[in-house]
Amino acid sequence: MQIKIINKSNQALPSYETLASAGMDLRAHISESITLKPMERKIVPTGLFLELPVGIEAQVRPRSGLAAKKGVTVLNAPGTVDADYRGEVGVILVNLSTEDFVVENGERIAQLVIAKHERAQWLEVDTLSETDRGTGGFGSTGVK
Ligand SMILES: O=c1ccn([C@H]2C[C@H](O)[C@@H](COP(=O)(O)OP(=O)(O)OP(=O)(O)O)O2)c(=O)[nH]1
Repeated sequence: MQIKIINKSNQALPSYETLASAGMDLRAHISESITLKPMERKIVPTGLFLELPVGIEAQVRPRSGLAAKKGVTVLNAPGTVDADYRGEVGVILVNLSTEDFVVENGERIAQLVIAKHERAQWLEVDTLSETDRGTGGFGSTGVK
């Protein structure tokens, strides 16, 4: 699949061949560093603008290293970039640690996964089919 991209960050994009892993790193594209105080959240621009085909979404996901080592994650994970969105991809970072976290220009702050999604025709009905689970959910089977 080919996807049009405007790359204002001048970051090197991974080639098709090297994309063995799912995600492409997203880097901060900022003129000044951004500080996130504990429990603070900010939208960090990436300098990337996408034109996704219909039926495709881009998911903004956290980097596990940042989460495990710094307590910084993507607040709305996975963030959804819609096919018809033409603005700059932003990363909603939140600092869940007890220390300030500083984002510098060019730092890898998240990753982007390109995913297909289904389009559904909603069929309104009065009843749904019966199953063993029925309405049980949210931990109804316990933990052991
Ligand atoms: O992590 C994210 C999430 C969203 N977006 C952009 C692309 C997406 O297409 C648009 C809208 O996102 P979403 O549908 O999640 O937000 P909303 O709160 O429903 O806003 P809207 O009313 O603009 O649809 O914002 C990002 O750049 N990064």
